[in-house]
Amino acid sequence: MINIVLFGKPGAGKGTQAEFLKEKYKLTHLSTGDIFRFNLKNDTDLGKKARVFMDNGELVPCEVTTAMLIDEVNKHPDTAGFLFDGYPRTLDQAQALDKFLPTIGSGVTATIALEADDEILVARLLERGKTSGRVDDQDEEKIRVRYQEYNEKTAPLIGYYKEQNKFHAVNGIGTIEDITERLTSVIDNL
Ligand SMILES: Nc1ncnc2c1ncn2[C@@H]1O[C@H](COP(=O)(O)OP(=O)(O)O)[C@@H](O)[C@H]1O
Repeated sequence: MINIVLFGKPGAGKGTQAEFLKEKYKLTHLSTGDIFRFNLKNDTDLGKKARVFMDNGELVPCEVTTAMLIDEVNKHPDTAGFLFDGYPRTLDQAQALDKFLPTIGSGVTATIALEADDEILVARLLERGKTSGRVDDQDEEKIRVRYQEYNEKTAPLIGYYKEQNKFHAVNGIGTIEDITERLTSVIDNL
C-alpha cells in the first residue's frame, strides 16, 4: 500500500493535483474538506458538528475529524493506497494517523508539500470564492483565520515528517501540468 499525504496551505492546489494523482497511481482520494462539505450539504450529524468551525475558518476538533477519517479509510479495504488531502492538519492528527495505519498493516509512505506564497494563495481563494459558493472563501477575514490556523497548528507537521525522513516539498507555482509533473517525479522516486 502506498499512502501519500498532500500537504499545503489553503489554496495551494491540493484538490486539483489530487485529481491527477489518484488516476495515475490508482489511489483513493480522501479530502477531509470535501467530506465535511458533503456532510454540511446533507445536514448530517457530522455536518452539524463541523459547521460552526468550518464557516469561521477554524479547524474542526480532532476527535470528530479523526473518527470520520478512520471511517472513510475502512470503507476501502482493497485499495492500492490513499491520497490524504487535508489530513493530518495538527500534530494530534498526525500521531493518530501513525497509530491507526499500522492497525491495517500500513503507514504513511511520504508527505508532499505544495509550496506557494501567501499573497498569491489569498488571491486564488478569493477568486475561487466567486464561483465555489464556499462561505470560507468569500471573506478575507476568514481566509486569514485559516492561514493563522495553518501557521500555528499545521506548519509544525513539517518538522514531524522531516524527522521521519518523509517530507518532500514541491514548488506550487506554475501550470497545473508542470506541478503534476513535479509531484509525479517525487512519487516515482520514493
Ligand atoms: N484535518 C482537519 N482537521 C480539522 N478540520 C478540518 C480538517 N480538514 C478540513 N477541515 C475543516 O474543513 C475546512 C475546509 O477544508 P479544506 O477544503 O481542506 O480547506 P482549505 O482550502 O482551507 O485547505 C477547514 O477550514 C476546516 O474547518
